[in-house]
Amino acid sequence: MAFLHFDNRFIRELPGDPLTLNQPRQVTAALWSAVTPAPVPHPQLIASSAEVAALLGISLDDLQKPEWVAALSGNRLLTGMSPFATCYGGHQFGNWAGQLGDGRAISLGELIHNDQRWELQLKGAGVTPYSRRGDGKAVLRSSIREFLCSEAMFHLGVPTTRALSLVLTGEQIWRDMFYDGNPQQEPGAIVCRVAPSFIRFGHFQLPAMRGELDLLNKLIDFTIDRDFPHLAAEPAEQRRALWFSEICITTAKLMVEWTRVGFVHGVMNTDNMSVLGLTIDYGPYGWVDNFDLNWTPNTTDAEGLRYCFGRQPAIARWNLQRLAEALGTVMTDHAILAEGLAQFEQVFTQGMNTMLAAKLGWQQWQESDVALTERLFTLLEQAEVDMTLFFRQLAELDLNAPDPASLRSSFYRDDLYHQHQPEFQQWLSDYAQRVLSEERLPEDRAARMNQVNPVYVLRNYLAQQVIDAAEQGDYQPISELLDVLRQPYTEQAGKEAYAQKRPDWARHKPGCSMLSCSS
Ligand SMILES: Nc1ncnc2c1ncn2[C@@H]1O[C@H](COP(=O)(O)OP(=O)(O)OP(=O)(O)O)[C@@H](O)[C@H]1O
Ligand SMILES: [Mg+2]
Repeated sequence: MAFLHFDNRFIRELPGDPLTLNQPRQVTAALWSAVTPAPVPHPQLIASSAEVAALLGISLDDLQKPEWVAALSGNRLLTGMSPFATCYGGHQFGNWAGQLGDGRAISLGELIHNDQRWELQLKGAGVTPYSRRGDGKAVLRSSIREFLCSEAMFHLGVPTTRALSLVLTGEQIWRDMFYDGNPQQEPGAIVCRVAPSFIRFGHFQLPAMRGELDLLNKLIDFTIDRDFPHLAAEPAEQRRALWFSEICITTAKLMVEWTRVGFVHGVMNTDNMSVLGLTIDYGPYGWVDNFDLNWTPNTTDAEGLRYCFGRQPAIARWNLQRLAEALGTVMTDHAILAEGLAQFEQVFTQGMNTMLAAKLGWQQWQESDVALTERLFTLLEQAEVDMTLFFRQLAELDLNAPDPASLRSSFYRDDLYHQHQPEFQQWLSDYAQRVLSEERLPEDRAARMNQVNPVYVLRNYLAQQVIDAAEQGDYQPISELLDVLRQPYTEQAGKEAYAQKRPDWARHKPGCSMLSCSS
């Protein structure tokens, strides 16, 4: 097995919890607690990501060896690993929730490979002082979803935490999937997540709320030093301002990217917001099938729609505001924080325009495009059109004879197709005119559009089919699906089944359109 170089800065440089008592409690004046992952009876590696293993300098052969499988399931520590759970708080559904923390995430350490730092974190490896009433575990269905979506997002080009491995623990755990008093036993599993940093907005919020300002200052300096090393050269008085601006900018870019691919996170609480602008915590997320800005996959949010597709950017901004308030307890020049927030607006608006122009095959965004795209969104929503299929088919539109019939297979309902056909005809004509006004060759347009409009996304029902197979003991479909998702922008021969709109049976099926936080 290759030598592993761990350099565990988080626990070396930041104050830790003096108690070792591993039971749910408030942890104050500390940012982490040393913990030991719970042993599991029969660890079995059922999927892994070759790309992430390569990032870490681990061969796939090594990963399958008993030492690594044991490490990825929490059964043993490899040399240099020093497990810990971190302390953070957060606003959940708009309300301050106090201490949350890594209730079922245990970091193993920070691995250095090719001068890059990668934290390895097990999700579902047992209780920590932050587990509150939970068991610290994760079930197979939610772990498959986390594993696949992390890697799918990466291949789509969306900033995200990664997933190295998916291990079945051999344990059965109780879950009440729909909170309806019908708990069932489900197979337990653990994903090993990988990211340069797992620091969240909530890590700063908690010490700020508690008035632990010394701790907050330490965390800010540490985060800048470790995770934003390019800011080291900046004059000390500007460093924090630039840092906050950067968080606002990367978060704005992330929102543009989620919109581009039709991803709905589902639980954008401040504890699920990465300071690096990565997508983090793949819980009750979902992918938009029929375009609908009001859609949320999360049943817990079905009434309030706080975290629905169209509201994500506004929520990101709201979350940044909460972060600014926390930082404002020690960064007393509040104008600087306001400037950062203003950057969010600017970068988001500009990013959306550029992204939409690219999706629609336009070279430049024009003021008049606002009305044209808004008309499109309304139509897609009213006529229930599949977002992913629509943009791929639009790339093939005959600009000299635009015809809604050429897009027909992206519609879910015949009646709505017929009802909206005249408006689509009009919109497509206006669109064609708009494209032709740029004098760009149609072939070039299609190729460019296809670089930003995926063919394959992790449709909710595709993930559910793989889960159903895995729960029957067949794990091969996980890797098969991941293989297709590795090249999401390229049509792959024989893989048509992965590029279909949601079948009727999946419209209201649990797991396919309705997801709870139970995981
Ligand atoms: N089964 C569980 N046992 C213990 N704590 C849990 C469990 N499920 C969730 N939590 C904790 O509840 C809080 C909110 O949960 P949330 O669903 O956002 O996170 P998560 O899915 O567990 O993990 P993460 O954000 O690390 O991906 C977090 O503090 C989390 O650690
Ligand atoms: Mg979370």
